[in-house]
Amino acid sequence: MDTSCDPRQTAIAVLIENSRTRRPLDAVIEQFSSLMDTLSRRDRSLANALIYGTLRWQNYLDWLIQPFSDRDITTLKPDIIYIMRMAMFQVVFMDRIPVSAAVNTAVDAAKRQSHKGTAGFVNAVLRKATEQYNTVALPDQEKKPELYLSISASMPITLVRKWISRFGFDKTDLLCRTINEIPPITIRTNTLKINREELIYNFSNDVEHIAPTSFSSVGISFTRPAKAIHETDSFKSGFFQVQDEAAQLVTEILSPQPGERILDACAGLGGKTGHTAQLMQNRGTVIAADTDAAKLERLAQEMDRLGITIVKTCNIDLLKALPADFQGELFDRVLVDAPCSGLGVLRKNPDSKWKLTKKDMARLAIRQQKMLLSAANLVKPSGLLLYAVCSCEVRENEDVVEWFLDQRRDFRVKNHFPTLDAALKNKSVSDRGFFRTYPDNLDMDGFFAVLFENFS
Ligand SMILES: C[S@@+](CC[C@H](N)C(=O)[O-])C[C@H]1O[C@@H](n2cnc3c(N)ncnc32)[C@H](O)[C@@H]1O
Repeated sequence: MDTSCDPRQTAIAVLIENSRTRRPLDAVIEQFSSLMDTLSRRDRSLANALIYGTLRWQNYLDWLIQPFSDRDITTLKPDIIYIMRMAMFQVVFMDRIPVSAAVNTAVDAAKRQSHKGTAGFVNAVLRKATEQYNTVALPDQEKKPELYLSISASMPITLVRKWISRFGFDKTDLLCRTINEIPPITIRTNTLKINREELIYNFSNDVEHIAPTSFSSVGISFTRPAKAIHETDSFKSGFFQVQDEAAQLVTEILSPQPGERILDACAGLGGKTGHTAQLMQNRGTVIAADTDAAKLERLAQEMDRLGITIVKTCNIDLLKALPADFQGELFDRVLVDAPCSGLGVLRKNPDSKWKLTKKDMARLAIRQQKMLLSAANLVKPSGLLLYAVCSCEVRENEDVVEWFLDQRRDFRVKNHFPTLDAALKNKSVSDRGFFRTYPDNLDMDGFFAVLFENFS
């Protein structure tokens, strides 16, 4: 598809590719980064708004389109259904876009993707749907509360069902609606180079709604940056990393100390690695490990940008025999920021809710248990092990913890959070010492973390 310099065509191309792959949305957008970079700032933000909005509101959009189609629209080819959803999203949610522009772009895209007949079908359905969608009633909230929320808040019904039985209708309603809001951008000040006040001052003319985060002492949030943040001087100078407040709090709970030997066992691109080294004042050793060698290469460049010198990368698979240098000295603290469903970060990755299957959840939970067990072997006597996931699902939280405690009787939960603000502790730490955040009550990502102590 020729998408050159057209934000709508670019958005459609991303949505179509996203529907074909199980990779997360941010990876798909990165695949299209050279195309995105050809767009003006305004067009790039339009393309992003279309991609994220269409994926956030997918169920609701389908509900509005379906009455005007004689075919079950979910059986259409993914490229056609995404073309239609995106047109509908523009009409329902973006008042600056004329209906004719939204429909014409969709029909043109359908012509390019498919044959003439399909474009005719898209044209006929969208013309009626965009004119009459206001007449489509939502499911009855009293009689069918699960279906009502699944449509009105655009969530898979299986998730809504699970959350209503766990939290009740009102919290589920609020949670779903918060998840559909566009989150602010949150960054973490690199205190090795600058303090938070100075960094806020650096940004203040180029962003909107800038404020220090409520609970992390080094976080800053803002909206609508004047340019892509990786193009700012502050970014190039290594003054911050982009990181949600909840993720910042996880490293604060680990509380790494200067001079220690720390393992970040699932380091990824190094969000928590950078924070760990920062809290250690760049003194001691951090081993940043991951199965993905390409991520570790980027992590090493990221540490250079931040001026961090104590991080060594190591390409390992926690589920296999570890290399010889892991057999020697054990670690003071080990962080397992395990791969998970990502259901706590749906504000940023709305596609995950549509991609995740029951089988995935079961597979992930087993992997999390095994990774935690393997990491426990690397913790010194009296050392600490932190398990974290960006998901608040019991299957990936309590169930993993209970299983682990049963396997390793020499570990116990350390229910002690000296680094956390008292008000936050009240809202986020359970009696058993489980830390959990939700977007609806704290305006941050959903995260779960437990600190274990090796008392052997
Ligand atoms: C949630 S992400 C980590 C995010 C990172 N800690 C951060 O703060 O930016 C989980 C990471 O675990 C890695 N991973 C998956 N399976 C692994 C395994 N068996 N051993 C080590 N790392 C693994 C993935 O490549 C991924 O980068």
